[in-house]
Amino acid sequence: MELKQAYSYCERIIADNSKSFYKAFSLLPKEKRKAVWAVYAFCRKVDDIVDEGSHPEPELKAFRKDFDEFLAGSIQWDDPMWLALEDVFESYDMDASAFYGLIKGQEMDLTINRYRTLDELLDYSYHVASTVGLMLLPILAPGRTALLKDGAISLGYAMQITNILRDIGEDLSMDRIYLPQDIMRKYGLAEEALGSGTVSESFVQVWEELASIAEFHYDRAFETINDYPLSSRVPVKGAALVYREILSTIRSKEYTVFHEKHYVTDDSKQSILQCL
Ligand SMILES: CC(C)=CCC/C(C)=C/CC/C(C)=C/COP(=O)(O)OP(=O)(O)O
Repeated sequence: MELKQAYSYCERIIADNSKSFYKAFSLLPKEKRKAVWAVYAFCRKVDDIVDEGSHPEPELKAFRKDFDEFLAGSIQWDDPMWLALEDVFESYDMDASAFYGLIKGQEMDLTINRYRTLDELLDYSYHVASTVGLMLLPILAPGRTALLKDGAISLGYAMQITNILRDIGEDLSMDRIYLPQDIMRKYGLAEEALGSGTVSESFVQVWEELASIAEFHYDRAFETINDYPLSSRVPVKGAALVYREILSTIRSKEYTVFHEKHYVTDDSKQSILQCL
């Protein structure tokens, strides 16, 4: 298979799975855009093993082994994603530990379905989302990764918390509660009450407390935006603003996250990206 086809395969994966990220990162120069598609395809595969795999534990173990072999240059790949990723690793100073971190995060998701404290939730968010920022940094800002690391970690926290606040109902149906128990206790929200799917005052208080933590981390990430090379600033800021907009969309829908999944409309995405 040709490299060009391998990248097109990765492009399909991001285009089919995340319209927001596809749109925002399409503003990057061609070479960087393609590299982001390959990293996204890697992340999607790990995520799908956990969400859709019939035997997620052994499948995740096998995937980690594939990645070991990929790094050693000995993988017998049957998935074009590896070909594109090989080109990315040859072109950029990629951080393999971030890729292993994401695999660890998905392993955590298989064993943990409740979070006692905010710190536990942030640790999980680091592994499943901040690592993605750390994978992308060498592509988005070569040579500036040390300077941008904390902002990228914050953006991962912010996006993951946003994702959690959007998917509360879907997660509950899989017996997963990511809202930290200490914050639920602070506002008197019992697990049974959450499970009843009622948008109560205490539910809104818990939701807003987590939203303000996400907003704090979006702001920290925005503070670093001028340290990115010019060509990456608009795409990174655009991705962050579009994702943050999910919070406003949910507020405008009166926090009805139990039976619906709220998306930012194409028009809003367009107007956010146009203003940048
Ligand atoms: C420096 C930098 C760019 C940092 C950002 C890192 C980043 C993109 C993290 C991903 C976070 C996240 C919750 C993704 C959901 O993806 P999904 O495909 O499930 O999304 P969706 O279903 O919400 O569209």
